[in-house]
Amino acid sequence: MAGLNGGGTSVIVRLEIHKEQVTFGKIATAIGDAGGDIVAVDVTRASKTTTTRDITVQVSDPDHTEVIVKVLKSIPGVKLINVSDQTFLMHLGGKIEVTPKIPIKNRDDLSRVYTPGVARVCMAIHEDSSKAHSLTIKRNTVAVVSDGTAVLGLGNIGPEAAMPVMEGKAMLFKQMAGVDAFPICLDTQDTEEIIRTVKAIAPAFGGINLEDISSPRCFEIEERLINELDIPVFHDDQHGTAVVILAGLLNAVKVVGKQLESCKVVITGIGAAGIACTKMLLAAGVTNVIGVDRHGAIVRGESYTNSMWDWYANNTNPFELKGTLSDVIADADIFIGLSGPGVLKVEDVKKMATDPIVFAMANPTPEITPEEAEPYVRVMATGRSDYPNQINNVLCFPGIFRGVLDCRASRITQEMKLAAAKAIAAVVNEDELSEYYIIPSVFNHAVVEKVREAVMEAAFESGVARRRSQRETQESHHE
Ligand SMILES: NC(=O)C1=CN([C@@H]2O[C@H](COP(=O)(O)OP(=O)(O)OC[C@H]3O[C@@H](n4cnc5c(N)ncnc54)[C@H](O)[C@@H]3O)[C@@H](O)[C@H]2O)C=CC1
Ligand SMILES: CC(=O)C(=O)O
Ligand SMILES: [Mg+2]
Repeated sequence: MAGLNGGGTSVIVRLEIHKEQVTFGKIATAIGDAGGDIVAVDVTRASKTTTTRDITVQVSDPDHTEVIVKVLKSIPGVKLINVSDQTFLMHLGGKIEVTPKIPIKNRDDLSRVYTPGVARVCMAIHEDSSKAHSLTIKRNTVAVVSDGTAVLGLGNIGPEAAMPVMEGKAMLFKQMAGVDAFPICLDTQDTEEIIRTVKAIAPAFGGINLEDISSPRCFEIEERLINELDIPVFHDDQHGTAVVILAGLLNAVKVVGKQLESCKVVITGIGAAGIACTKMLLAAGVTNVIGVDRHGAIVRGESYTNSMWDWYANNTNPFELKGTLSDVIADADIFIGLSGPGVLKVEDVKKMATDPIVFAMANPTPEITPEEAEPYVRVMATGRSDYPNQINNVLCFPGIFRGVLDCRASRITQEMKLAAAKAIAAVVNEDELSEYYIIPSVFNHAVVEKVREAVMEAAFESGVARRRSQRETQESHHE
């Protein structure tokens, strides 16, 4: 299993070396003494007094890189120009681009894709705006909108810093489900301005994926947009996460031989994901859910500044447990972490009921590491790609949006989310189920197709679908 920093990797350090002050041999020795393994050296520039070299060094983790950088900076005659590891290199210039579907080879093509030919298409849409679905990118595009306020578990890091996550989601949308997604990071944290802006850009899109917008603002933003737009709006940290958690739990309880409805569930982090996950569990018939945030368990009778917590207090914690996570976790069958690093202690896990299920989902660092928890838990899951049982909303959002785009759903109902959860869980056969395999791999191609089918079926039953399927839409694209 990889460590928390993600296994061995290589970094490229670009150094300007003053020939009269230091030799390359001395630098190589310093890197070696710091535990780095030089695997390649390129001279990228040379002058009479200096050479610039890119040195590729095998390191064990990002902390190890820091050690080597410190050593290099301390050598007289060495100027550190840049450090890039494989992760940073994959981000150079961004991760996605726009590619035309048809080439413009001559003036004839030009006059069709652009003016004057395009004008007829514009007027067709002007006369019947529903034609935007068949004659523009709208039918296959999703806006991934963030304000950068709750990026992974990193907090309010701003719109520019949120972009790599949103670009990553756009890649996943395309690779997993063929959906063209655009990362849109807004330089405002004002609820009304976000709503106004998303509504203003909506004409180009068939769906809106809200992402990493902190609670409680995310609830009003989503609700208003759902009601004011005629395309599906889905805050993935709420519902995508809840769908995948439910899928994982449906299978985890089979492994431990318990009934989900009768389990005691403790959730930490009663924000966007924690509240949606709770609602999903209540909809699935679970009654004993206890939510814990920074101040302790949320309980009836307390007054909260967060209006969602008033709702939470009145709809959860039936035995009115008070106190810290350590106080309320005794005899819990299931722990779900949607808060931050290191919140759950080994001592807390030891207090849980027999065969505990622990989903420590905070990214990038979970509430407890599998290494710490595993001796005491029966089923362990995290949100990360480098451990078994990855409970991550990437198992949901590509398929759910593929489904709603294909049946042109106006919204995503609770029935559609439940159907998606059951579809994900069902990808793992009964005879494949085990402690280490409660949820299909993100790379299992069956997931998107199964979720798409289930979501479309539920969309028709919920009365929100406006097309039988994308294929039929394609066949009748002049409608
Ligand atoms: N694995 C997955 O697919 C997903 C994981 N997450 C993770 O869940 C976490 C929360 O995300 P959101 O709900 O979007 O953020 P949010 O900002 O809406 O909510 C976070 C909540 O956790 C609480 N919290 C933070 N530290 C805490 C602590 N030490 N003890 C108790 N409560 C604490 C905050 O007060 C807040 O109420 C993040 O770490 C995120 O990476 C979120 C979505 C999907
Ligand atoms: C996975 C995800 O959406 C998050 O951690 O915020
Ligand atoms: Mg997120």
